[in-house]
Amino acid sequence: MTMIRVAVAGPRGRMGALAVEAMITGREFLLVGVLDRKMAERANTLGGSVPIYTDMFTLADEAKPDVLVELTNHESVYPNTRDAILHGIRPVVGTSGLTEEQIGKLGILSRKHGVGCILAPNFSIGAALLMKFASMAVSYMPDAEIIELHHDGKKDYPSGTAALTARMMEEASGDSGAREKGAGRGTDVSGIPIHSVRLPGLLSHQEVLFGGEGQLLTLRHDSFSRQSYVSGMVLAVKEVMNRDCLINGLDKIIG
Ligand SMILES: NC(=O)C1=CN([C@@H]2O[C@H](COP(=O)(O)OP(=O)(O)OC[C@H]3O[C@@H](n4cnc5c(N)ncnc54)[C@H](OP(=O)(O)O)[C@@H]3O)[C@@H](O)[C@H]2O)C=CC1
Ligand SMILES: O=C(O)C1=N[C@H](C(=O)O)C[C@H](O)C1
Repeated sequence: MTMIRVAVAGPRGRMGALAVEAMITGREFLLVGVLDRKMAERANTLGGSVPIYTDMFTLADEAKPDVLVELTNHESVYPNTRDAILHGIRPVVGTSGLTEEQIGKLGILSRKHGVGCILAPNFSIGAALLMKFASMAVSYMPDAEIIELHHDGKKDYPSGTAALTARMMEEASGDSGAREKGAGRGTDVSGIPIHSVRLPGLLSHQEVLFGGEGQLLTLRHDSFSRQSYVSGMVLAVKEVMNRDCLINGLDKIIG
């Protein structure tokens, strides 16, 4: 069996640590390095068993990963993903916060270099299904708003999951005009207001509410544990090896 050579960016983080563990324990994967910008704190992270790099050039040159699992933050994700593609490394991006413009640029770069790239702001199957169901519902009930609720350690808003849900809903309905009523409340993505809650005790939760004459449809997904992300992440790392362009959303690879 040919093993997939994987590197993880952001290995000290909540998600990065989970990715490191999944890539070490997965029989199909070989963790060949991690990308960490703080050398001083690295030794305790991986017990010195996996090489730690502070720049993409050296990582690419020495560790030669096939795939980079990107789990940093909204500021680092674009340069890391772009540089990975430029080095011929296929990114699997779990990090949220990429702008539409950045996603467009990455799509062009990915296609130009024939380097697959999967953006999955949420690796859980339940969230992917929620996005699909929301895209189906919006054609029938166009008045919709999103509430995303997360732990208080989450730095960015709106969540990547909520932003992708809104974009997929707009794509499915082909019209954001009907939703102008929501303007000024929450963060507007594709004409859909997104309300962001950050509180201790929460992990990751999302509701999409559709209002109609005398009725309300609520679609809700809850992640109660970060384990909910592992199988989707593993799937994306395998799947990106078969791709030569950018895929935006786990829902596009689960069939
Ligand atoms: N796709 C999914 O299913 C999920 C996605 N996420 C997303 O993943 C991202 C990470 O979340 P989480 O793990 O909770 O966040 P954390 O803050 O726990 O971890 C982020 C880590 O990235 C590091 N980091 C930042 N910039 C760089 C860089 N340039 N190079 C290397 N490391 C860097 C930070 O270290 P430092 O700043 O100290 O250098 C920190 O250790 C977020 O965008 C979150 O929204 C979260 C959960 C699920
Ligand atoms: O920061 C988090 O925790 C999460 N971030 C992702 C997002 O922004 O959607 C995925 C999940 O919601 C957890």
